Amino acid sequence: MTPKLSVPKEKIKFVLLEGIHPSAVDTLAANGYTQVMTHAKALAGDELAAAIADAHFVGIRSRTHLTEDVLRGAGKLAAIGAFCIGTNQIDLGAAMRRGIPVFNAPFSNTRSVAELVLAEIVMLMRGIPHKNAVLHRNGWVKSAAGSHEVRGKTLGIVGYGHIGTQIGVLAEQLGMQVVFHDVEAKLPLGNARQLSSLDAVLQLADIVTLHVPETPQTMLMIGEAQLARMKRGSHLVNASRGTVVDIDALAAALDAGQLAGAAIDVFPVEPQGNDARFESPLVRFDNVLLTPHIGGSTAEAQESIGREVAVKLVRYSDNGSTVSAVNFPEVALPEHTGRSRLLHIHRNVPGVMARVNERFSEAGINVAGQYLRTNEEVGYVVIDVDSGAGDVALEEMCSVPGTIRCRVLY
Ligand SMILES: NC(=O)C1=CN([C@@H]2O[C@H](COP(=O)(O)OP(=O)(O)OC[C@H]3O[C@@H](n4cnc5c(N)ncnc54)[C@H](O)[C@@H]3O)[C@@H](O)[C@H]2O)C=CC1
Ligand SMILES: O=C(O)CCC(=O)C(=O)O
Repeated sequence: MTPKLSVPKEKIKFVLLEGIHPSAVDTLAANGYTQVMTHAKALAGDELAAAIADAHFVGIRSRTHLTEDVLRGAGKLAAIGAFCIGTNQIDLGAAMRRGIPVFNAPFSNTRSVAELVLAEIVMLMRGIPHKNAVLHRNGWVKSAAGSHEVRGKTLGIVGYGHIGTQIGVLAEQLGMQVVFHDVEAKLPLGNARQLSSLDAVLQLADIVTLHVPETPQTMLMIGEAQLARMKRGSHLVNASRGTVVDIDALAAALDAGQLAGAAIDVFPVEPQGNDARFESPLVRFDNVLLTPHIGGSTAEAQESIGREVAVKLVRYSDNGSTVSAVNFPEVALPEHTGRSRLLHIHRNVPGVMARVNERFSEAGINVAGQYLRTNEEVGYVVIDVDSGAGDVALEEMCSVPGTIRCRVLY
């Protein structure tokens, strides 16, 4: 049966996992959404399925995996909020085909990641992780060996997007030369230079920092061969996704002295919460700065992300707007005061819109406004009708073959 999601506001259930900032709950409450369940940790398996079984909106960060199977069990789900930048933890295609838009916060934690990486660059170039570890064991290593100013050194940025460009600008303020690799042609900021290949960046840089999304193309993009191409004694920073680096190859490169150090914030497998145990082949290296995926974890970023993504969910729920959805046709909408608004998500096959309009015409429903956007697989149409006609129009619209999901906003 086609799910209809015409639920009174006070019954709409939000489930927020992974300790999403309270600014999200406050924003939802300020907009009349008070059914908000919060969990401090990521959930998986049966716990996740039970938590979201009757949720209309789910909010996660990077560690909750919303696979096709998980989505299948959440039949009432209208939209997903990724309270972070990365959306690789969500099966975006499966969500789209089920009529579920996904919203994220594409730049609220950008600066936090950039600041951390900049600090790590300085720490690595001075050999601080190793010195710090020795002193914690009552040792003393006052030495300039292997310790360098960053001024005049070359920083290689892989993935010159929001975070990569911010780091490039900040690094130049410290006197670094910036080179980068990106699959797209990018406007270089300051004196940065785009090189012709990943290898060219690896060969030239004193320190390489990774800022690509997790995709099939970036999976293990830094492995044994790439590490071997880096300058002997150079450093690697990874605050992108754990799957981008072959962690065993990195451990081997550190053992061999090919790399002088690394700063790693993200791991192929990360603990579900703060009470779980962290395991990694990197824990034995004093010269590796390990952080628990906190690149974006600052008070400023989390507060801002909480508000930003909650506002997007509220806007979709109240008004139907899908502006900035990462997996869905984007429709920007005016207010619908005095009208009922129907939201119809359908498979993008010929004839669906013709049938919707036919049904409305046969039922004598006057259409006051219609907004349609499609992508290759789904169509999203928003139709405003006279306020008395909402329920009849919903019945007509939901029974059109090809309908994935429909809803009325009164
Ligand atoms: N450690 C943490 O807490 C955080 C980690 N992240 C991670 O950082 C990633 C990057 O974030 P943004 O800079 O905001 O993303 P962005 O989308 O602005 O930039 C990514 C860049 O990578 C490029 N790219 C994609 N595939 C590539 C490939 N195969 N080779 C080279 N370049 C490629 C893109 O063209 C783009 O310019 C996110 O996807 C997320 O996984 C983001 C925020 C916090
Ligand atoms: O804060 C988080 O949980 C994840 C941050 C992150 O990796 C992202 O924004 O993509």
